Amino acid sequence: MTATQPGTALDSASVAAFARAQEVIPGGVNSPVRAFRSVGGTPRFIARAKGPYLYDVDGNELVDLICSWGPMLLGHAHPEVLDAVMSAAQHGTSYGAPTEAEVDLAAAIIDRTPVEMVRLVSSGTEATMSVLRLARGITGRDKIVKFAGCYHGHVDSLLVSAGSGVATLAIPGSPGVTEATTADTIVCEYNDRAAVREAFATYGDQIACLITEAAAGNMGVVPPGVEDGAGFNTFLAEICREHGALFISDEVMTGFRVTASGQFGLDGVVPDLMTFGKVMGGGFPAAAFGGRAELMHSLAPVGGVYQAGTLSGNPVASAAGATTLRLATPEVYAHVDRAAALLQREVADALGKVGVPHVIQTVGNMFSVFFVGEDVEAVPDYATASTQVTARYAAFFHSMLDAGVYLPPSAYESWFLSSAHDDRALDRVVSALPAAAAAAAEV
Ligand SMILES: Cc1ncc(COP(=O)(O)O)c(C=O)c1O
Ligand SMILES: N[C@H](C=O)CCC(=O)O
Repeated sequence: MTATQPGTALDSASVAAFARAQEVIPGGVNSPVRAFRSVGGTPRFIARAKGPYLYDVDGNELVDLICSWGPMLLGHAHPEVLDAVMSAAQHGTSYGAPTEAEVDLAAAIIDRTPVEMVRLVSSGTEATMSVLRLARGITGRDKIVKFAGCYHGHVDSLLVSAGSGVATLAIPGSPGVTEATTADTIVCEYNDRAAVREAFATYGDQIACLITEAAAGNMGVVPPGVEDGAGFNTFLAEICREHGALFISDEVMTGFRVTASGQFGLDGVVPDLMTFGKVMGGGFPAAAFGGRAELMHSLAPVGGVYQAGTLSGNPVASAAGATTLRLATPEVYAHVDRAAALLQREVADALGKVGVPHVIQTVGNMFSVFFVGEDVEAVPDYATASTQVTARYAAFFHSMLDAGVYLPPSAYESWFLSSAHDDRALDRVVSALPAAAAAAAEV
């Protein structure tokens, strides 16, 4: 089937695929954010992808501004990543025994971040779930602190007031998560230092750890704020240290994306423990958690905190991840940063011309557009992010999709770009903006 562009149509193939999917997969999707529930309509089923483009099963070419929710920093089907994957797969796809490939990936992560050791796992959820167990095992304490609107995967104790799909679908709390599981979770508003001080003043000697997104990206993009010259992450690291709790920075989304060393590359705050995922898997299921060797040695088989995985450190995923990190040069980040800055300017211009109130926030090359009220100048937390007029985002989203641009189907997610987003792809996005802004203005 030949690719059509610009201007795409939702034809029979995606509709038929979605109908079939809904018969065998709940909601027709394997992750709720893919389902278009908050923007309405039928999700496009994707047949293939190359560079900055997705091609749906109807043959439409779509400029991809999700990049698989972050991982595809180099664009889709990068030839060198594909070569590494093919060559690894030819030697077998999983052994359940140690490989040099996983050591290469672990070393590449350690080279770029402040961690001394990592354990590889298969998803960001596994990484955050495991790191909580490790923190509790090390400190002998039960309570954890997290922030409203931050998402750390679907770990039971972290689903409270979570961002991403939980925010998108306005799910207050998931059935199946017991009260006992969440009884030890303390939730504060992001960037609210007074709330964090109060949590530690009340429960300080019971708090095992505080986990935060290194910069929030799952309630839309909300950077850690600066007060009196001190960044929010610096404040969090200090208060954890004062109370003997471990500071965990979740860099699953920001890691190796916003800079070569993630948010750490922007603010230099050294956490006790970190989690990684997305870019480090090069589009395959791979993630990691890490920290100082002295802490990581509490994990089995050295220490007593048990953690395991049949496919952990999978050789194909490790090859894809290590190759992606090797190819993520300063030029790659410079290109993605430039493209992100250009799109932010163009979006602001298009919305400004038709008088649609909005706030655009960015961390490195991640950004998102909040359709908030005129009186809102910045979005520091989830309470403010929740004031978005999501119907306006839906109108904007569908107009862009009709013009062949695939944005996140949720007002609570970041937009992502890659080094493959060239002038042709960016021009397509820019030329779609006036109509999308006009559609938003009509809501
Ligand atoms: C910051 C953050 N942590 C953890 C996760 C969980 O990762 P995964 O979806 O791979 O389980 C995600 C994304 O889903 C994320 O954005
Ligand atoms: N915001 C989520 C991760 O970062 C989106 C991915 C998903 O849950 O499918």
